[in-house]
Formats: sequence, structure tokens, C-alpha cells
Amino acid sequence: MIRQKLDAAAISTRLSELQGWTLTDDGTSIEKHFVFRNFSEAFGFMTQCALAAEKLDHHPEWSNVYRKVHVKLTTHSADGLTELDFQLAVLMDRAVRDAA
Ligand SMILES: C[C@H](O)[C@H](O)[C@H]1CNC2=NC(N)=NC(=O)C2=N1
Repeated sequence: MIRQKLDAAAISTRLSELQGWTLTDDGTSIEKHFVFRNFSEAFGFMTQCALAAEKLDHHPEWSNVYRKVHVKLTTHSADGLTELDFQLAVLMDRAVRDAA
């Protein structure tokens, strides 16, 4: 199931397929710091991700300061990481290319 909590081995495999994402100390989230050229690119990225997240019915915890966006992904209902978090991470990495 897509909303089923992943075990440590699955998390480590999925994480190794990504770049720039790290596991938080408590093991329940992955996070990444994105840096863009300017605020417009950062906000364009967030807009695209917001629409993708809504379609996926899976939403990021994030914050933006000028040209930086900090993203933390976790599945609240599973109290940990699920396949959905990794799907959203892949979508976000793809959105970076479109923002440029
Ligand atoms: C009803 C709806 O499917 C749920 O509330 C979804 C919405 N988005 C979500 N996003 C995240 N990150 N975790 C959730 O558990 C979650 N649940």
C-alpha cells in the first residue's frame, strides 16, 4: 500500500535513489534545502509543487525565505515515511528543472 509505513531498509533504498534528501534524526521524515536564483524561481517551484501535491493528495511541510525553500516530507497518517513521500520528492526534484 502506498500509505503504508516503510521500514528502515526500504527507506534507505529509496533515499539512495535521490540526491540532496536526508533522513531526519527521528527517522520519520526526509528533508531537502532548495536554493534558486531568485524569489520568482523559488515561488514558481512552490506553485508547481503545490499543484502536484494536491493531485497526489499528499502535502509537504515547507518554508520559504527569499530564494530558499526548505522542504520536509512525512506521512502524518502513518506517523512516518511512505512511498508517497518518495513520489513527492521525485516530483519536486523534477519541478526544480522546470523552475529554472
Ligand atoms: C484526507 C486526505 O487524504 C489526508 O488528510 C491526506 C492529505 N495530505 C496529507 N499529506 C501528508 N503529508 N500526510 C498525510 O497524512 C496526508 N493526508
